[in-house]
Amino acid sequence: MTAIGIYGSAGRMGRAIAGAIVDQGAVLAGGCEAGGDPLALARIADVLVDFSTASALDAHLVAARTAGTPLVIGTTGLSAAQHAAIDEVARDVAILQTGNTSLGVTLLGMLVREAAAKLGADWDIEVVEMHHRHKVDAPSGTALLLGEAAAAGRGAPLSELRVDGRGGLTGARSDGTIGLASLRGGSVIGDHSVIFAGEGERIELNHRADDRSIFARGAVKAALWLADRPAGRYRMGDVLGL
Ligand SMILES: NC(=O)C1=CN([C@@H]2O[C@H](COP(=O)(O)OP(=O)(O)OC[C@H]3O[C@@H](n4cnc5c(N)ncnc54)[C@H](OP(=O)(O)O)[C@@H]3O)[C@@H](O)[C@H]2O)C=CC1
Ligand SMILES: O=C(O)C1=N[C@H](C(=O)O)C[C@H](O)C1
Repeated sequence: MTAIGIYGSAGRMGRAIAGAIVDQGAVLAGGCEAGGDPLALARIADVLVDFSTASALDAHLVAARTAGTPLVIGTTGLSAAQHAAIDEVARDVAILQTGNTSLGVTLLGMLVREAAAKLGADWDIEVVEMHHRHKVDAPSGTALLLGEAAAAGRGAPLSELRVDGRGGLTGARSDGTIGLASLRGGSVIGDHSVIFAGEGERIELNHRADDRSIFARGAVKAALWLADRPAGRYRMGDVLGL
């Protein structure tokens, strides 16, 4: 049986993943929190999942590479430098990084890409997300994933098109941009909408998470899939065959 190690094991997602590991016929190799030994966990696990915090990721990448243990990264709020570090470590070990491990969001990303490509640049695109009051990063990893999908449909990187959280005298909307807006409150697990606004009509593609189990199941599925893959950087679409 595959032994899965969890970075961030005592958190909301860490606890949900521990339950999903048992449900999906794997075993828990162990967990690691702040102050723990990431390398010791990496050495005893067949595969690792990271749902901790962005500032912890660098040490987890080093541990995964040193031990040669594949790593699923679900933690969000990553910097450009951290994405570059993931590319670098993925030369030596299998890594899957995604802002959302659910089947629904993985499929939604594909639909958004196709809609953005088909509708053309005269349709304005806005991504809106809402999460619980404890979330520490914005926009959410999922909003970025969906924004990247929309940008890819338009044949450009998101970094060239994104406009974050408008305020004040913004002037009129610039053609071809992709807006990102974040709301925080209460216990919302994760709501995402991608709005395509044209002249006289509007399309909205939505995803609502009712329960963290959708992320936990996806994370374990990704871990089991990744455990014996060769080095490289993978996506949820690879796992789900989408
Ligand atoms: N990709 C996906 O599908 C999903 C991604 N996420 C992302 O997962 C991450 C965790 O979310 P959530 O579980 O809600 O957050 P929590 O704050 O509940 O859990 C994070 C856990 O990581 C711990 N932690 C902090 N520093 C370290 C460290 N150096 N090493 C190991 N563990 C550490 C925290 O401990 P302490 O509390 O003591 O700081 C906490 O127990 C977030 O980035 C979130 O956006 C969430 C849901 C789905
Ligand atoms: O922090 C969360 O809770 C979530 N984070 C992920 C994100 O940033 O998109 C995924 C999910 O929406 C829940």
